[in-house]
Formats: sequence, structure tokens, C-alpha cells
Amino acid sequence: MKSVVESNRKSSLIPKPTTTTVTKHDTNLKGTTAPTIKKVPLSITNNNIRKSTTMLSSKRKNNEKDPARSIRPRVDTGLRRSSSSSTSTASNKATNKKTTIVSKKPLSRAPPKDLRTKISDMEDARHANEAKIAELSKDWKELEDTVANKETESREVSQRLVELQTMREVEERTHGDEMEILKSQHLQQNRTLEEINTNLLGKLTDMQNEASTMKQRTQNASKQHQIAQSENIALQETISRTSASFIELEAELMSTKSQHEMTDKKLTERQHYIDELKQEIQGTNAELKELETQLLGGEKMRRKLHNTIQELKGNIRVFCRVRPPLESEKSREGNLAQIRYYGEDGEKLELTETHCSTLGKKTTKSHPFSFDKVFAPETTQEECFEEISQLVQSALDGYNVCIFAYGQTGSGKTYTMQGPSGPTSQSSGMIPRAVQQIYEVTQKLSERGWTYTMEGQFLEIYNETVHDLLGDTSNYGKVKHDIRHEKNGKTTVTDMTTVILDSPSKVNMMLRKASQNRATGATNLNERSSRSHSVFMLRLTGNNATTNERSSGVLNLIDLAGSERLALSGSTGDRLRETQAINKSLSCLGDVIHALANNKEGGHVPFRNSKLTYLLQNSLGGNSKTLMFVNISPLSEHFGETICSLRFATKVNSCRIGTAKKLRV
Ligand SMILES: Nc1ncnc2c1ncn2[C@@H]1O[C@H](COP(=O)(O)OP(=O)(O)OP(=O)(O)O)[C@@H](O)[C@H]1O
Repeated sequence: MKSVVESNRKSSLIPKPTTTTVTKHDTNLKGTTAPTIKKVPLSITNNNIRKSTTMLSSKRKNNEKDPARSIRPRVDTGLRRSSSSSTSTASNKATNKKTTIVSKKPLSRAPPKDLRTKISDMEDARHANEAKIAELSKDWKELEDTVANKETESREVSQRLVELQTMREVEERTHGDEMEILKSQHLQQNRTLEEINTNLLGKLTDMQNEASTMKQRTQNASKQHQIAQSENIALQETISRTSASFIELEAELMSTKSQHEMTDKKLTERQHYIDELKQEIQGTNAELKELETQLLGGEKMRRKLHNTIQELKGNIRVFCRVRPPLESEKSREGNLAQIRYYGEDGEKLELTETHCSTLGKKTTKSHPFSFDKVFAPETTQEECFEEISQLVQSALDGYNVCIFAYGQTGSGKTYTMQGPSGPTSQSSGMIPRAVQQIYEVTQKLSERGWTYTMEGQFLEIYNETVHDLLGDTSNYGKVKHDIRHEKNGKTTVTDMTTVILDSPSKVNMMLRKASQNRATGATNLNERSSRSHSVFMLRLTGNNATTNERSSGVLNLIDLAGSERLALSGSTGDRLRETQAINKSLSCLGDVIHALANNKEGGHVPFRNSKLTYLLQNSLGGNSKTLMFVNISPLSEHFGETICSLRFATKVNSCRIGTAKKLRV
């Protein structure tokens, strides 16, 4: 029996070994699931059946979710009972164990009568297994169909895969080229874009600059706008004010118009009157011309009369000028000398001297003096010049004119001749005023055909030596200057600087230059000016192209050294020489004037005794006009020197020197 069962089992349970394939899915490199088909040999053995059973069990598990494909559990039970293999799966092991326990008991201990039952059971089981095998075969068939389908699908998929790979390679190649082109295009575009970017950045910067400029402009414009607005408001106010005044003006205009009409009438009447007056004026003009002609005759007459007066007065005239006390001198009480100014033409002064005897008795002594003119301290430079302007005119008319300033140190000689160190138009002295007048007169005379040249020289006589005050400062005292008299009465000094005074302003420059040179030669300018004579010589040469007249005159303006009595005793060296020179030249001047006054024609006049008198030889005496300013101090402490100066001036004033004659040209 056992062998029958076992043979049945062998024939029914063990299927014939067959070979089939299953599909395995590979994964390609790029992670894409590509259906790769590998053929695996499959033999259907008991083991295979167990595998299939396991597969079916797993399938059933799946089919549990899908009830339509579920497999009945009785198949499993049959299989477990028939299985005794030790190579079954873990689950089968457990099942087999159970089966072994069940099968051992009846085989070893069951009574023989139960064997039939058991065989019948086994028969049942065999039938069930056969049914199951049939069912499995059916499943197997289905599986084979599925595998065949899958193989077909796999082939199709492989085919498709190959196609796709080919397409991919083609695509890759195509894309590679395109990519290269695209890359180069991309690079090109990048460069273009960079250029555009750079340009745009530049433009952006420009625009930013423009924007800031515009902003600035806008700010300025807004400021201007504000200003304009405020101006506008102001203008509006002005306009409203103006329109108000315009209305007023209109009203005024109306009234003015009516007045104008009235005035027009009057104007016509006046016009007639003017016409009459015009006729009268024409008549008067004719008379005026006649009078002008008479005036010219009068001018000639004036000159003639002036010369006659000069002749009557004598050609040496003396003006006395008393300087005002300085600020520093005003405070001291009793320091001013008693001076009285009187005379019908202000030509007299009287100095009163008070003596106190030892017994305390006061006695006074008066010293009256009379000159051609006396200038009290308050007399201005202008008033002084008025008195000498006729003499300046004489120089223009062709005479030699000599104006001295004589007096003790500090009596106002330089002030009178030049003015103070910083002169104003009021305080300027006789020299600048004389030049100004000559300039003005020559301008007027040019209308009558006269042309004049004014040449100025400025020299100093110090210690009987002549110095050029207008030369180069560094040459001061180094050049020897000789005095020469020409036959025509012209006096020249060699190597002297001559300044053409074609404008009045030049005279101030000249005076400054002279002052600098004087400072070079002196340790103390004031002391030097007190101890030297300065001579300003202005040569005036006139030429009348219409009348062919000529004239040549010289105006000498001399600031003499201080006239105070200088004691020789005690003086030594330079100071002794200075004192001797001053004393000599001043006494020589007195001698010359005295000799000229008493001299009969052709008599000796000691001009050569001093450099000063020798220089002025042609400007003193018969052919010249001489004026002496005697400058005196108002201080009582200078009383003695003042009296001396006034006595010397009186002597000069008493001299009657012959009639002055024009210089021959
Ligand atoms: N008429 C005047 N009005 C005002 N000040 C005067 C007048 N005369 C002279 N002075 C002043 O008196 C002072 C002495 O005058 P200034 O120097 O002219 O004397 P001086 O006789 O030329 O002296 P020196 O012989 O030393 O040259 C100066 O300060 C001057 O300005």
C-alpha cells in the first residue's frame, strides 16, 4: 500500500521538469527603469512547486486585497502533509514539524482496523491533492501565458529602448553642436551684454550726474523762483502804488495841461520879448568885443603901471611875515612878543620891549618898522602869494625875478617858500603856487600864440659849495658844479639836473626829490636846512609864433640859511666852517644890495665874494626884480634876533636900485 501511495504521489504530485524563462527588470545607468529581459532556466520540481506555492501564497496575500483572485486554504494543508523535505522554507519547516507529529502517531501505534480509515483519508487527501494539482496546473498555465506576454512586452520594450538610445545619441550629438553654437552665441551675447552694461553704467553715471546737476539747477531755480516771487510781490506793491500815483499824476497832468496852454500863451509873448533881447545882446556883444580890445590894452597898461610902481618903490621890495605860534608854544604864558600891526595898507608893525629895572621899575621901548607889506600870523599862504603873483608874472614877461626868504632858524622861511612837509592845496608854499600860476597863464597865453617851456633846477649852497638837489641821490656832493654867466645875462650852473615842468604836479615830485637829497647830505635835516641856502631856479622861455616875439625870464626862489647871529668863538671844525660860510654869505648879500643901491653905473659890486651873490649876480640889481620875505618868530625869547632881522630888512628896503629891464633874448 505504501508504495502505491508513494507512486501515486510521485506521478501526480511531481510534475515533469520543464524549462521556462522569467522576466527580470534591470535598472539602467541613468536610473531610468528600462525593461531588460534575462532568461532564467526554470525546472518544475517539488521544490519549484513549493516555490510556486510560496509565490502563490504571496500572490494570495495580494489577492486577499483582490478577492476575485483568492486561492482556497485547503491546498496548503494537503501540501504540508505530503512534504517531508528538510530543504523547505522556514514556514514550511514549522508546518512539516506539525505534520511529522501527526503522522508518527498513527504509523507506530494505530490498530490495524484504523488503517483502512486512514487509507481512505489518504485517498481523500490524494483526491484533494490531485484537484489541487489540476488547479495549480491551471495557474501554471496562466503564469506561462503571463510570462509569454511579459516576454513579448519585454522585447517590445527592448526594441523601444534601442530606438530611444539611438534617438538619444542623435539628440546628444545634435544638442552638442547646438550647445557649442549656443555657448559661443551665449559668450558673444555675454560680451555684448557686458558692453551694453558698461555703456549703460556710463550712461547711468552720466544720468546720475545730470540728475544731480538738474537737482542743483532745480534748487537754484527754486531759490530764484522764491526771489522772483518776493520781487514780484514787491513789484506788485510798487505797481499798485504807481497806479495810485499814476491816477494822481493824470489829474495833475490835466491841470498841468491847462496850465501849459496858459504858459504857451505866455511863452509866445516871451518869445517876442526874447527876440528883442537877442537883438540887444548882439549889440552888447559888439560892445563886449570892443571892451575886450580895450582890456588887452588895459593889460598892457597894467604891466606898464606895475613896472612903474616897482620902479617907484625901488626894485628891491620887502615883505615881513610873522609866523603863528606853534601849538607847543601857545601854552607858555608871556612867551609871545608884543607885536602891533598897523598902517593903512597893513605895511607897518611895532614890537614893544619891556624892561624891568633892578628896582622893579618897568620901562617899555617900541620898535616900529615899515615895509612894503606886513603879514600878520593869521595870513594864509594864498594871501601871501597874491602879493607876489605880479612878480611871478614878470618872470613870464621876461624879467629876472628873485624872491628871498630871510630870517632866523625856525621863523617860517621853508614854510613860506615850499610849504609844510605834507602840503595841502591850502598850505602849499610860494614855489608850487608860482609853478601853478605860470602853468595856468601859459595855457591862456597859448590862445594868443605863445608857447612856453619851464625848466626847473634846484641847488643847495652849503659851506660855499654848490650841490645838485635833483640829481641821483648816490651822486650827491660828488660832482663839482661851476657857476657861469653868459654875455646875454643868462646864468648857468654846470652838471645840474634840469626838470621840464610841463605839469604842476611835477613840482611836488621835484620838491620831494630835493628833500631826499638834502637828507642824504645831513645828519639832521632841519639843522642842514638852517645852515645851507637852497635855490629853486625856474627858467621860463616863451615864443610867439604869430607875432615872432620871444621872452626869457628866470624866477629864483631862495630859502636862505638861518640868519641868527652865529658866534665864531667856541666853534671848531665843521661847525666853525659852517658858521663862517653862513656869516660870510649873508653879509655878502647885504654888501651887494648896499653896493647896488649906492652904486653909480659901472661901479664895483662884490658879487664874487660869496657863491650865493655870485649865483644871483644877474638876478640882483638893475635888470631884475627882487623881493625879500623877512620871516620873524612871534616868541619873546627870539626878540633880539627878530629886531636884528627887521633892521637888516629895513636896510634892504631902503635901497633904491635902478629900473628893471627885460632880458635880451
Ligand atoms: N605861517 C605859518 N603857519 C603855520 N605854521 C608855520 C608858519 N610858518 C612856519 N610854521 C611852522 O613853524 C615851524 C618852523 O618853520 P620853518 O621850518 O619853515 O622855519 P625855517 O625858518 O625854514 O627854519 P630853518 O631855517 O631851520 O629851515 C615849522 O613847524 C612850520 O610848519
